[in-house]
Amino acid sequence: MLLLLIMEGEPVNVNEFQELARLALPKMYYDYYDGGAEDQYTLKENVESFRKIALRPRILVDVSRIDLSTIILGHRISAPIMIAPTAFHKLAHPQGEVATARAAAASNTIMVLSYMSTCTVEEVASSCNAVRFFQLYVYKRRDISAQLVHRAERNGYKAIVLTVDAPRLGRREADIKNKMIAPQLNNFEGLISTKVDHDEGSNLEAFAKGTFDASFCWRDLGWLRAITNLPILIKGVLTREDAIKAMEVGVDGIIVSNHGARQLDYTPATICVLEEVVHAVGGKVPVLFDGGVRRGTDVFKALALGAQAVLVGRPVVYGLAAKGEYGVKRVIEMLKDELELTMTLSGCPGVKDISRSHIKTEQERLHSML
Ligand SMILES: Cc1cc2nc3c(=O)[nH]c(=O)nc-3n(C[C@H](O)[C@H](O)[C@H](O)COP(=O)(O)O)c2cc1C
Ligand SMILES: CCCCCCC(=O)C(=O)O
Repeated sequence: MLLLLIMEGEPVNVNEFQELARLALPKMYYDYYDGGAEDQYTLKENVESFRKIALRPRILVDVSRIDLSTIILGHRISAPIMIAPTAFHKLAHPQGEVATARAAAASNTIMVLSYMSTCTVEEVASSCNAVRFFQLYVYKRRDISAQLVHRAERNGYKAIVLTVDAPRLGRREADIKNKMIAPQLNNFEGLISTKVDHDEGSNLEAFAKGTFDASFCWRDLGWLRAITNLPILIKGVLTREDAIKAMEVGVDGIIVSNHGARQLDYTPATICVLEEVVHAVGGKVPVLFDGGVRRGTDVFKALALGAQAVLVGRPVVYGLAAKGEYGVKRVIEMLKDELELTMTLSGCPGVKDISRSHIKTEQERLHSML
């Protein structure tokens, strides 16, 4: 297979980075990045559901200039494609999140740094001038989470992304078989250790069970609001009911996400619930989206369904594992190039021109056959 890839040259789409990453990484780490929860039904659906949405291109529009740029929470970025928070980048590449952040800066996009990063908040901040958001898990030790929020704010992170779909870690069976262990998380040095007293199954799951605050609920958003002046986005919304609640507690943005299908299996593909959430939010705050984005056409479809931007998880990690900073840059570039072509061929010179009428969902296709 390696020979085949060398003969075939550089990857031509982001999916091809996955095989390169598989070859580059120890099995335990590749499985951790790749895996979803339980039967991995939702993992497949996240990707497959995009394929069932058809494009409805418009013709004879002046597409001699295409502008991919957009503004997210006041920050202009080169395209509506951001980097999702993913843990443990040093397991993929020795430079870890610093390499990813530099690629984000070079691509002029936003990186969301995971709470579970292997480089510190400060290292990432000082390595480049990318616009950075900070993703937060709330620990039972609230003081530790508060410290991290303060460090992010002091170091120029522009928003807090509160992940709300992980009161416990999902059941990832490859990690259980591999007895996956968390690396040292330098952000928590002297505060908490990732070593857990547990020699069965996934140590990640045991660590999260002992550390994450499963009691955190809507009323606790007030705690977060009280300790930071940064905008707060909530990541992990899948229903209109929760979108409405999020509006009520006054979040500044919503990320439609099922955590890359790593938490609760048999949740719907995120692209299938995006529009429900967008309608509930009614334009009051930005709605971002992640899950299964592998093509520029996927970005286009998510935008047509009302997302302001998408975030990309696994392809970024695969790019990092395969080729470091350059690999991450290529992943973002490839998606941007494909989006530009999709917009050109669909008659959309700017992201604001992408509308609901540029796509047809499977449901609409079936309905029109009746
Ligand atoms: C290896 C890996 C680690 C992740 N770590 C985090 C994390 O630390 N915090 C978080 O909020 N989401 C995390 N996620 C979820 C991503 O932010 C994102 O929701 C998901 O990857 C999007 O799906 P995609 O991988 O199909 O693009 C992780 C996902 C993966 C694949
Ligand atoms: C060490 C505790 C769990 C890390 C969780 C990272 C994550 O969100 C993931 O999906 O994996």
